[in-house]
Amino acid sequence: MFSPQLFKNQSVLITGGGTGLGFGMADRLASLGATLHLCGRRQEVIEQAAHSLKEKYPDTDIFAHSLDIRDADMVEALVQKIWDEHGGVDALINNAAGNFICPTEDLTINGFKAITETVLNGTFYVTQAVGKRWIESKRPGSVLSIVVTWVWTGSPFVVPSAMSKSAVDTMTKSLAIEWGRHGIRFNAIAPGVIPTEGASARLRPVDDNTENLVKQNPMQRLGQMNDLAQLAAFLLCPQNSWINGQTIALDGGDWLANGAYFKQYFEWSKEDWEKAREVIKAKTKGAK
Ligand SMILES: CCCCCCC/C=C/C(=O)SCCNC(=O)CCNC(=O)[C@H](O)C(C)(C)COP(=O)(O)OP(=O)(O)OC[C@H]1O[C@@H](n2cnc3c(N)ncnc32)[C@H](O)[C@@H]1OP(=O)(O)O
Ligand SMILES: NC(=O)C1=CN([C@@H]2O[C@H](COP(=O)(O)OP(=O)(O)OC[C@H]3O[C@@H](n4cnc5c(N)ncnc54)[C@H](OP(=O)(O)O)[C@@H]3O)[C@@H](O)[C@H]2O)C=CC1
Repeated sequence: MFSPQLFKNQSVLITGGGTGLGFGMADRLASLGATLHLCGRRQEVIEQAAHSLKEKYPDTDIFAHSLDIRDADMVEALVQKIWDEHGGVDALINNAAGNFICPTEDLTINGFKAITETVLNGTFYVTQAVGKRWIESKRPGSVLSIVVTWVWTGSPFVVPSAMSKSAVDTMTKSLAIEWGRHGIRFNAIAPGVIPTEGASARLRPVDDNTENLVKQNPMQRLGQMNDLAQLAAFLLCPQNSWINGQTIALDGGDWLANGAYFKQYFEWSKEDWEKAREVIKAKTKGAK
């Protein structure tokens, strides 16, 4: 579908690029010759991800950076370093996120902030830090944000994520208009379920519900890494410079057919939620 060196001389910053979907997109872009900057909070995870891609694609430059996108000063310092030491980037993928299922009435303020400060604030900090440098240097750029189909449906039990992803969707449309004149494009992909360890542990902690999800999907399957990686490469490649301000659903038509996810959790008792909370926290701790 793509020529093998499509991204040669293109450099891409991927937040949360060390795991799951971020890593899947990194792999695809590296296979097409892109230079990559991967970032995430866990130094060893991000370094291991960069190392494994470097082994697979020895001719490609891949850099790992430890970064908490919730810290605006840290974001500014890292983006400056990438500009000083590597000449900046041509594209940004806003992929990093935090999430967990929880009845909204039981969320603590810290729980709310853990999600919104990552998905909403963090995405803005990185986008602004990169975008203002593109504008200053009159360099074109492309931003791809990973949202989710609940920007259209809303979603029970993940309200801070749903609110924040809608904000990122709105940022995509707004900056597509405001920064288009600088040659900067904004698009987003809204996937449905694509199984990853990070999402499954926090959103489907006790039963992965795969059978039902497959059965209900118009295409009778779940999303796969390659579905996302291919669309990401398509939207980012400079040849598609006329696509701006779009959010594309990538779910086999699931949300059209079925609407919001997580309706099965209406059946849960207090005890079920307590158990889920324990499982999620244990899995999150195990990953740290
Ligand atoms: C089935 C269909 C799905 C399709 C759509 C899927 C869409 C996917 C969206 C996604 O975003 S998936 C990405 C999932 N990946 C991650 O979340 C990775 C990063 N996540 C984390 O690091 C943690 O999970 C975190 C909690 C988000 C942040 O970690 P941090 O170390 O900053 O926070 P903590 O100090 O551990 O906790 C902060 C605060 O949050 C409360 N909390 C944590 N877990 C729960 C829970 N399960 N239930 C209720 N509250 C929780 C925790 O108690 C803290 O609050 P306080 O106790 O201090 O008040
Ligand atoms: N999997 C799915 O079904 C779907 C996922 N999505 C979206 O896809 C994206 C990737 O999710 P997925 O791969 O499933 O899950 P992961 O948990 O694997 O990915 C989340 C990534 O974000 C990083 N991250 C989290 N918080 C921060 C932070 N404060 N600063 C920097 N990096 C951070 C994590 O690394 P670290 O912990 O080391 O910081 C991790 O690499 C998310 O935006 C998610 O909302 C959308 C729809 C469906």
